[in-house]
Amino acid sequence: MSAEPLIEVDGVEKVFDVRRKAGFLRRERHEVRAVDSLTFSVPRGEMVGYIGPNGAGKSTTIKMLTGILTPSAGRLRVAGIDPSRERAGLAHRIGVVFGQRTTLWWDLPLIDSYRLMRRMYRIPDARYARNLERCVELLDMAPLLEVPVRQLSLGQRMRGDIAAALLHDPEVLYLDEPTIGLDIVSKVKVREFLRDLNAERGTTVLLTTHDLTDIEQLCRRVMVIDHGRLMYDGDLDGLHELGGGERTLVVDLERELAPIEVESARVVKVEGVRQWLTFPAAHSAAPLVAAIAGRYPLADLSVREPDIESVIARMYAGGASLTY
Ligand SMILES: Nc1ncnc2c1ncn2[C@@H]1O[C@H](COP(=O)(O)OP(=O)(O)OP(=O)(O)O)[C@@H](O)[C@H]1O
Repeated sequence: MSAEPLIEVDGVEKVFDVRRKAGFLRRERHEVRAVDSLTFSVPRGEMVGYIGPNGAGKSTTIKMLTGILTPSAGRLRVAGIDPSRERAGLAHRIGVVFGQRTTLWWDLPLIDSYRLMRRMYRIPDARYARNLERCVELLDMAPLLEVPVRQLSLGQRMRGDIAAALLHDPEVLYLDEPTIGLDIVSKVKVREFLRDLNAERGTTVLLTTHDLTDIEQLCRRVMVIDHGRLMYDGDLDGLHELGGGERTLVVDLERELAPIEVESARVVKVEGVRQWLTFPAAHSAAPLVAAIAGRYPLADLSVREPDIESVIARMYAGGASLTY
């Protein structure tokens, strides 16, 4: 993977001027700092998760990266292009999927939307045919092409939207909640497709989602934004540590015994021969297991990771600091 940054965000801010009712006739102006001192870069070929609570600034960031919004301050580049200055030029290099909205023509059969896009983006015939064939095959869309978009299920429509975003071979794909509302089978299909797209074609992906399984299954790197500021940029393991999570060691003893007493872990539950001990997520389980095995009749054990949802919830609540 090359280290060339495809997305560069340097000290970017977005301030909205909002007027609020402050009396019978009076309106008060105030500023909403939706994005604040945001700095990150994404190398070509990376698939990065971009997460944060509601109103954190995720959509505002994506809108600046597509050129829909102009930053109030700072510098943005996508494939070397300043998005708000060369929005039309950039459109040929990026693909965007908004899970909550469709870019497809509601009353037309799916294939007609694709034909219109081929014209809009001036996609050469061979490239269009190749990309369409690939999406139709990998996303199981053959039976859907003649169906009007309004008759498609949410999962079918989402697959249709993903294909639409890829017909012109974009270098970067922004995905905003691509699995929202989908059943588990559709989610698995969409995730598999995105993983292959990234691995085989090297498409750079910025993924915004509230479904943390998307992140766990697709992204090695995750960025967390809150109140417009980057709170974390790193791998998932680091996020677990930052969240101050605990792991759980589940121990089966050969017979029922009093709660195990061992340093650096504490028993939180006992059920028959089974005992649950929690210990800091950042610590290795090996010395703990050795200490228990040396003093107790151990029959079996397993280690459970904290689920990422609780890690993130703890992080949001604690206002963790920025790390790189
Ligand atoms: N056009 C606008 N005018 C005024 N305020 C806005 C505008 N767009 C966004 N905001 C405000 O900026 C902040 C960030 O919003 P944004 O939509 O980027 O958050 P988000 O992380 O995408 O949230 P969600 O997960 O709910 O979609 C919020 O306080 C929002 O109310």
